Amino acid sequence: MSDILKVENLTIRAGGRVLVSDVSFSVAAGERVGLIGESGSGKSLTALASIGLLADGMSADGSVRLGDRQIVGASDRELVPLRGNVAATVFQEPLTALDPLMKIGRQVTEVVRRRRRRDGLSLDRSFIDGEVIGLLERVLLPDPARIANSWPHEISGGQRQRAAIAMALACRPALLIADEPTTALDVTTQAEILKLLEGLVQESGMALLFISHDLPVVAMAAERVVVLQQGRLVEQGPVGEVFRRPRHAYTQGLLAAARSFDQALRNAL
Ligand SMILES: Nc1ncnc2c1ncn2[C@@H]1O[C@H](COP(=O)(O)OP(=O)(O)OP(=O)(O)O)[C@@H](O)[C@H]1O
Repeated sequence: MSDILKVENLTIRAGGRVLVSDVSFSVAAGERVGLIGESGSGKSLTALASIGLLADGMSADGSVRLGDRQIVGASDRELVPLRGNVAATVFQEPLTALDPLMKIGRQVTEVVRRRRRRDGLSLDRSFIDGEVIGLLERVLLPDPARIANSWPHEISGGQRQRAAIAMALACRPALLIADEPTTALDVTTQAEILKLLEGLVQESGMALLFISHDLPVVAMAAERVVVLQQGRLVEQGPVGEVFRRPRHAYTQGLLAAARSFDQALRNAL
C-alpha cells in the first residue's frame, strides 16, 4: 500500500535546542497509526512538522512527504493547498479550529464551499446546505439544524469537538491528524468520539495519525504505534505486539503506568 505520510530522519530545532531527533515512520493510505510518549516527547511537533505548521523560529531537517509533496523546506504558498486537501487536523481544544464569532453552520459551510470549488462541484446554496447538514449528522450531532444555527459557546465541549471533526471531514482529506482529540473530554464523551473517529476512518478509507499520551485510548484508535521519548523514536510496531511485548524499557514503563491505573480502578471497585 502506498504511504500517505512518510517521515524520514526528521529533526526539529528551536533556539539551538534539538526537540525532535532523527525520527522516521510512515502512515500508509487508510492506516491508523498512534503516536505516543510522555508530555514533551515531541508528538505534537512531529505532527505539526508533518503539515508544515511549525512555529516561527523552529526549523526542520530531514524529509516529510505528504502525498506526493515534500513538506520540509516548502513555502507557505505550496503548503496551503495541501492542508485540508491531503491532510486535515483535529486538535485537543476544538475552539482552536472554531471561530468563536461565527455560527457552527457557517463555519462548516465555508470549508464545504472551498472543497466544492476545488473539486469543480456546484456551489448552489441548496447543495452546500445539504452537505453541511449531512456532515453534522455524520458526526452524530443531535438536531443538526439547531447546532448549525448555534454559536460555538452555546454547545458542549463534546459537541464542539464533533463540529471540528465535521469541518475536518468536509475537506475529504486522505489523512486525518488528530492531536489528543479526546483529552479535554470526560470519559464517556471520549469513548463516543473515539468510536465516531473509528467509524469515520473505516467508512471513508482515510488514514489516521492519532496522537495521545493515553495508552488505552491509542489501543482503541490505532492499529500501529510509534513511541517517542524525549524527541527520539524508541520503537514502533503493531499495537498488539508493542503493547503485549514492549522491547524498549521506556515503553515498558509507559505500559506499567497505564496498568497501575487500571489496577487502582479494579481495586476500588
Ligand atoms: N514553540 C516552541 N518553542 C520552543 N520549544 C518548544 C515549542 N513548542 C514545543 N517546544 C518543546 O518541544 C518539546 C516537545 O514538545 P511537544 O509539544 O511536541 O510535546 P508533546 O509530546 O506533544 O507533549 P504534550 O503531550 O504535553 O502535548 C518540549 O520540550 C517542548 O517544551
